[in-house]
Amino acid sequence: MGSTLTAKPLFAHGLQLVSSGTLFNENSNINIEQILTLAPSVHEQVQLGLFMIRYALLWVMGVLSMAHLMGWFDMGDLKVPVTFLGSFTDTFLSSNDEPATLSATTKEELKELQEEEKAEAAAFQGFWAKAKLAMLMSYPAGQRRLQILLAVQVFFIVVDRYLNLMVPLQTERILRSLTQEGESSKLANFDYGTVVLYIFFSYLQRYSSIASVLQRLSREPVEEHIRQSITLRFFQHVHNLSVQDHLDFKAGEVMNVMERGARAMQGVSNTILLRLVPTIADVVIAVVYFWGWRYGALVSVSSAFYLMVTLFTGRRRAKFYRHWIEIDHSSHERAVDSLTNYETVKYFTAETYEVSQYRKSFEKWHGKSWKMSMVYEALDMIESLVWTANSLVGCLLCAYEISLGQRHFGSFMSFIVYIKQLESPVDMIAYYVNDLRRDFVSMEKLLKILEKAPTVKDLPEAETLIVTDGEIKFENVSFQYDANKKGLSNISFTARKGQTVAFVGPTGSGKSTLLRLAFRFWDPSSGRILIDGQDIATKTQQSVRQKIGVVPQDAVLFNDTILYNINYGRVHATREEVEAAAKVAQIHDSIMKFKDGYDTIVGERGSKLSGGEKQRLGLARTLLKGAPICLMDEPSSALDSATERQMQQALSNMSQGRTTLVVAHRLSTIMHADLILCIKDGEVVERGTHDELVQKALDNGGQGEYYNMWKIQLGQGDACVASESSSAKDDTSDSEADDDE
Ligand SMILES: Nc1ncnc2c1ncn2[C@@H]1O[C@H](COP(=O)(O)OP(=O)(O)OP(=O)(O)O)[C@@H](O)[C@H]1O
Repeated sequence: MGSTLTAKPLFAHGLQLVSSGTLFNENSNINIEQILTLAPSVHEQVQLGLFMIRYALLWVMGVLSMAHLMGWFDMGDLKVPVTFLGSFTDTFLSSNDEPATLSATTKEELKELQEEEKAEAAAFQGFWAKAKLAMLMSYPAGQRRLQILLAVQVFFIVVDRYLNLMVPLQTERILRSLTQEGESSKLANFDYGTVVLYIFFSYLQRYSSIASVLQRLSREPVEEHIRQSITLRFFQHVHNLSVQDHLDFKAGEVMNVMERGARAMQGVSNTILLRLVPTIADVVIAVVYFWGWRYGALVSVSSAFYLMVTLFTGRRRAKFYRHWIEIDHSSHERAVDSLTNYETVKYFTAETYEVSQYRKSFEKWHGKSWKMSMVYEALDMIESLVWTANSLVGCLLCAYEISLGQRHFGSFMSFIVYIKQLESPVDMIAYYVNDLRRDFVSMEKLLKILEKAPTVKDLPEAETLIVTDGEIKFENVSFQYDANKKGLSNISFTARKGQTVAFVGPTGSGKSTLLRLAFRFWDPSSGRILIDGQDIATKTQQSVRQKIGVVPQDAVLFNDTILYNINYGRVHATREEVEAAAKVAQIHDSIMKFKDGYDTIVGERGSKLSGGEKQRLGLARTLLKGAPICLMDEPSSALDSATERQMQQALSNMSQGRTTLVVAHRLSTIMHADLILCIKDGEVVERGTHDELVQKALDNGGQGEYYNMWKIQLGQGDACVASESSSAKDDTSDSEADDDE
């Protein structure tokens, strides 16, 4: 039958159908007999001419776009303007030549961008190791149900390959059946089963077929598991890192790495298992089973070429996209910055200015966005051009072989159906390989943090700290945050059971650092910190921290209810215990005045509460913890005298029966401490009780660090607070200070 064919009509119709897109439409009604008998009409010849012109023009445009994107038109300083891509690519692609006027932030962003690009370029290094790791981390070990679902997915992947093979073959079978020898207007034995099977297979291939739905349903829990298990592992790891590690992170970085990393890990295993492997299998099937070496080679070579082109354009696309996102972000940040600084805006009545600035950033964004669409369109055009050329060559080859009588014409249909089927996965592979590159970069960032060991580590043989009396002893403790900065040197003191030791001194002298060392946020570079005779560096961090309550300078609260925030001190505490702690912290009455009482939401970091309320809430939280040792970094913010008195009462309630180390900003609050250490430049310059230090200075002609601070604070009006609290306990010290004035 094939020997009766002539190449010419089929060739013309093939081109026509290719050009109109009908050829690639599975459901189109192509009348093969008609194709075989008709000679090309004038109309068809005109169409063919138009088709040739259209594709010739497309090629020229494609080559021009490609040339521009690759920078072939760059001739030193002379840039040949290329119509629609001109200013956009000039702005972005020459971003390496940093103009001197770039701001520090922009330079930093550019540096980050370059580093990111380098990381992306190296993303495929160690491909197998990374892929294996992603697979291993994604495997639902020990979870039978998920393992079964994974097996179901593999089964569906095999079924998909079978369907991809059967649909084109079935098309060919129908054609063979339709064109069998028989009466001219009737077919002797037409096999209707072939049509039913074709429709059935086609149905199974559909997105909403039962097979596809089952496949997706089985995939969902596995994907969820991958994301959740990786996120949880990362979350736990980050919480186990030390304070220094947290300080080293940039704001928002951890969340970003966690979210993207978990998605990337899932993406890698999905891409490899569900996309890459199946599509390669499809190509291999085409080579081995379908048409022999000539078509196999054609499919392989054209797929590989197409892949290369889309990978190249994909990289460019990603680069443009990143730049565009940056502009988008800066516009977004501008808006957020403006809205969150609403108070400052109002102070300077700058509402109109803010709107105009935002409008400008918007206009910039719109301009870039449009140019970006142009670049995307150009890249899409290049891709579709390459694929169309591939299909054209394939169709011509197939038609030629049919014309020579080497093939049944039905194979023309099976060829185009298979090519059509392959187009989408091969197209997607290019995207997925690009995604894979990005995913590997995100995955690496996640792994880098996961590999990070905490700065402060527990010794392998570390034991639990057992507190009996709560005595704290610093023995020649020295510490530096970094080599270039003077830190603490040779600090020694003892806070016996129930005593209060206070640290005073100029800002930045290292007072808070002492508390951080006692809490094991850092370990001393030399010397020891002992609690009840046990070196805390040899005990587990958790056990040390469980025995110590901390009242920080600025109590940071969760954006939840007051109840939740106090309860955080001991999550299993009862409501009565929470209220009791609030009473001791002198905050209960204030809470009861709120409309929602304990159920009042405190806002972001406690923004809906006043400074004094926040501090006392933080105190209540620590009181509830009930630790035998207390570290207080006393609030430095100015409070009115009533709140100040409440706060002092709360603090003294807090230290009752507890060994307390307190950093004092107001000397009036620590006048009755058992020991006061005056710290200057990381060293203890004076020590003693308030009376001893004042007396020593008076004996010394009024010279003394503590005495000087005391005098200054009295002059600033703390005298009232000081004398009030002092007179309650010690008339002598009060009169001394007064005398001095
Ligand atoms: N994480 C850190 N990394 C590096 N240096 C730090 C770090 N934390 C604090 N420092 C530095 O250590 C020094 C002592 O800080 P510290 O907070 O102990 O001072 P302070 O006496 O409590 O000050 P203030 O009274 O203002 O709270 C300061 O110079 C500070 O800049």
